[in-house]
Amino acid sequence: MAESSQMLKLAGGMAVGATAVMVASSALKQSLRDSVRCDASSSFEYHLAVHCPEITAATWQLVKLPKAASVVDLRQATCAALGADVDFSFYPVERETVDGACLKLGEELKEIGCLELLLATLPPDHLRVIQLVFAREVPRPADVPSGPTAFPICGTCLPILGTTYQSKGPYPIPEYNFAQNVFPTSGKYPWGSTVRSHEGRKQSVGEFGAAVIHRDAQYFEIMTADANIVQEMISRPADFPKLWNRDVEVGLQDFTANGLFTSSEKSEDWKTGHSLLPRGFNQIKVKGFAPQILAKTRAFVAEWSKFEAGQLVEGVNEWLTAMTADAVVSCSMGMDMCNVERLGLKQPPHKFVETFRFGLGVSIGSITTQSEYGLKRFLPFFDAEGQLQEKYEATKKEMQRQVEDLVEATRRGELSENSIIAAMLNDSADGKKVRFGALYGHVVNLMIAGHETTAATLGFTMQLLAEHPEFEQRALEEVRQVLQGKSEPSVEDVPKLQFVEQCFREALRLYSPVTSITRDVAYDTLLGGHRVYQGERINLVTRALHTNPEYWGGEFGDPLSFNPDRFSPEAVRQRHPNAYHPWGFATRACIGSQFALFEAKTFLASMLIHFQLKGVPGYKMVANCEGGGAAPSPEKLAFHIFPRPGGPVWSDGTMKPLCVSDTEATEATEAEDVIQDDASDSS
Ligand code: HEM
Repeated sequence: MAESSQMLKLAGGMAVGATAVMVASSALKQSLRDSVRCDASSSFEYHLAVHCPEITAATWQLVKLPKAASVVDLRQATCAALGADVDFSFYPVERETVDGACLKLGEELKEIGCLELLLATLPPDHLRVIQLVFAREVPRPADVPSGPTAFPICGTCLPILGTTYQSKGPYPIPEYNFAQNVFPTSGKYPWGSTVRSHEGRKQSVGEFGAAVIHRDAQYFEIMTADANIVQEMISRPADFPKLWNRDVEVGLQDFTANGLFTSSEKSEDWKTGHSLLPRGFNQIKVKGFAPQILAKTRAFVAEWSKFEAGQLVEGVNEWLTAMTADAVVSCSMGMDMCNVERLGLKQPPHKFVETFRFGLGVSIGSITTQSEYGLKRFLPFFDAEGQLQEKYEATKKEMQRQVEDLVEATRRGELSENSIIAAMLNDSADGKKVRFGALYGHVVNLMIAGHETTAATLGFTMQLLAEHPEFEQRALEEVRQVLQGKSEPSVEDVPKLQFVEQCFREALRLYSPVTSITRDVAYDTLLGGHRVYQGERINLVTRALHTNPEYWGGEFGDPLSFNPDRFSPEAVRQRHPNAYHPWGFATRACIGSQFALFEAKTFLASMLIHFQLKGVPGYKMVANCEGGGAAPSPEKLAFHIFPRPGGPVWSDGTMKPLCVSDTEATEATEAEDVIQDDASDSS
């Protein structure tokens, strides 16, 4: 009997239990009739054509039953015919539609005897054939449970009050507060590990064309701390793409354009960029960047070696972002900006960084008329908004000009050929090249994604090690053992720094610079057994996932405590594979993770061996986006710096400049020359 039935897709792809509609062709019905006629002498009273849409391999089968049979007998005969031992509900196919193809299901069959009634209503040639389909009774899936409800005000609930408070609390970062309020590390989550939360305002949802967006999508986000939800999103990428379609994202694109990080995966620019750029950051390529990374680390150590022993070094974040910006631009764009050296000389950063920071600041809203003009903004005839906008437009143009200069210099062979810009100019994937107009977006995106993130995590790691001397000592011992008397790691040494990496990963767990990783619902469907609606946003709160007691408690104690042993290979093996996602996941995962790890380990090893950093007494580390940065970093980070006893720069308690070898001395002089040149350019 040929299979010609099919479950119609309902409600955006879900077949919903008893409301199933069967499509059965007239050929099928004819063959059922024929088979019954052939069997006319049978002593059986009922000939039932059965089919289970849930068993995809099952075709229509004929089941014969005596008149005295019960539903239990029917079930057994059906299981035997379909070769499946499952509990079914039975629905007689009740009637055809006008075109004769669609058959609707009748009331669920509770006893065989009620078939008599059905037989009586059927035309004579159907007398001995009853078609049955089975559908399991699936309870209608519920929506994702709501998080904490709104504060009741005079018997009403005002969503605006009822929702933003979930993100309020002791931390300056809303996601940290959300994690603490909704996914507390002590005990069971009061509303479950995935909740629907009101955003506090309407967010228009783009990119779905004429489709009808569920009203919830504009007001609610699904917040999760559940590794199984992440697992499901990874396994169904087409259902949960990353779209860049909210007001604030579209606003940001005004400056960042369609770069890899800030674009929708439906865009052609993302697709081409995605097939080309990650190649430039794979493990092998990253090793090729080792000389540049080491040069920037060396410059940093050299600058810090100029401090007096015990001196308080303030503005550590600024130092770290200078170093990481230099490293990522040097490796991906072939230009050394010498920001570390500039900082040492107390000079402003390279103009590329200044332009970038201002443009990004305005587009993410951290630079405003208030921060720019203070009280002056209230002066009559002083058009603060207009002034800021004008400055921003000029900055955008300047940024575009600088990127164009970099591209042209690369084209002329004046900058490194081993750069991402060179790869974007020369390489193609599936015959496609990066569109010329998209180069700008990719370059700016590498800056956004590639320097503050690493700098912030380095700052957290350094402070956490200063607070935990036992782990600092273990990291130092490892570095000494791996380096074997050298003062900086070679490219072969870096992978051996296992414990140093564990320290960095642990800091990244507690203080992920990307505080939420989002995906969008492509159409109404189920996630984790709950209904989610087209256009709705799923928001993985990294802080909450990374401190979920289900994955991070146990032998390591409080999930909020710093313990790099959580990342021993043994501990990692035993943990849920999706309990840790600081780099994002699936196709939208970070392309620079290997780069960041290599850079972080090189830097931390060099710092550990040269210096002992002591935290400022009474300092309480707080993550904040101070200075308008996009990634949370440790607020007002400062250290008292000492030469590491027994380390390479130790000399009677006073630090000596590190420029000891000829190469280093030459590099330092070259850097000063570059800074001088730039200074005369801009004057
Ligand atoms: C500690 C350092 C870093 C962290 C924690 C980090 C984290 C992340 C995360 C979570 C995402 C995914 C965001 C999302 O799904 O919405 C991402 C994407 C990305 N990262 Fe990183 N990142 C780091 C360093 C870097 C570096 C050094 C580079 C470049 C050299 C880089 C380049 C990118 C790019 C281009 C994307 C976008 C990928 C895409 O969407 O196709 N990141 N990063």
